[in-house]
Amino acid sequence: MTFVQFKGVVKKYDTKMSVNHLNLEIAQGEIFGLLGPNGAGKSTTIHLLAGLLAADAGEIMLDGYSVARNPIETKRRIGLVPQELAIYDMLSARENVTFFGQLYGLRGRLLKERVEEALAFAGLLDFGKEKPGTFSGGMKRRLNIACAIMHRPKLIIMDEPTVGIDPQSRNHILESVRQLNAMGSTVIYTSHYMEEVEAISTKIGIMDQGKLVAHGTKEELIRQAGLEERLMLETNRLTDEAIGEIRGHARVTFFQRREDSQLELVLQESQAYLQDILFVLSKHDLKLQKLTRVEPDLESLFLTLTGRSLRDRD
Ligand SMILES: Nc1ncnc2c1ncn2[C@@H]1O[C@H](COP(=O)(O)OP(=O)(O)OP(=O)(O)O)[C@@H](O)[C@H]1O
Repeated sequence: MTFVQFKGVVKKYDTKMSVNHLNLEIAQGEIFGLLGPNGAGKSTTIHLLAGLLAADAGEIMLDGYSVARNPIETKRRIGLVPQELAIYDMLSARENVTFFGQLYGLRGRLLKERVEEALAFAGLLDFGKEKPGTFSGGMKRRLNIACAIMHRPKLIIMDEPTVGIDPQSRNHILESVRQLNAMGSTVIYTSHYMEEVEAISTKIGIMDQGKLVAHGTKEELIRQAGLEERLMLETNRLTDEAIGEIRGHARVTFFQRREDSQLELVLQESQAYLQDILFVLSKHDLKLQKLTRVEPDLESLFLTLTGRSLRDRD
């Protein structure tokens, strides 16, 4: 079932299109990773969905409601974990979560239960009385998450939740995303870290310059782009004759000399034809020192789709 739908959505700042006729569908129950370099339009997209910005054109639907026409219904369904921390330093961790619960209309015993549940979920139960000013960056972010999820929203949106935090908190946050999803929430997660998106997403959307340039599971995306496994061969040395023979092999569709004694190849049906390459090496008295298979990843996909690296501006 389609849970989130963007139909021809446009958002401009002056003349610049931050979101450029975006069409996107997300099914209920997904962990949807929205991946793209800095400035691709990810934050603008999720701010539009959360109703924090108004679109210049197009329509956004959430759970059958229009974000523009039914803002109360749509906002109730969303827990937004923004990129900038939205917590109050003068309140304790517990008071912060309570405050957000009150904003969502929770009262009395239910409010108390949900506050404790959210603190426990964020691994902050022992720090409930403390003010976030003393917290590490990772703890502050976990508190931010506790505040956003305490009303058990159907849709949780996290904007770059792991930027600049320690590995332990990072793992905690990634594990929280999985748990929240297992408990029934659909999750939209923006990041420019492809490893993270690969690791936790059930579906991935790749954004560039305000547009969705690809959409699917990791495997679908890699297949669509026609990306293939590469072989890295490291030898003790190389000769021009050997290079000529390898490059000229009928099944070698990509060839690059990496360093003096390193070759990168795409070899079709490599199981059957690798022996030909090894034979060329031994014929020229060259020794193979290392052979690595490199699986295609989202980084190579992004490069293929846009001609640029995801990490250009990291
Ligand atoms: N308030 C604003 N005023 C003017 N331009 C803006 C504003 N907010 C965003 N933009 C521009 O819109 C484009 C998309 O920005 P956005 O923040 O959505 O990208 P992003 O993919 O989330 O990147 P980041 O990870 O850096 O936040 C960028 O070129 C940005 O400079």
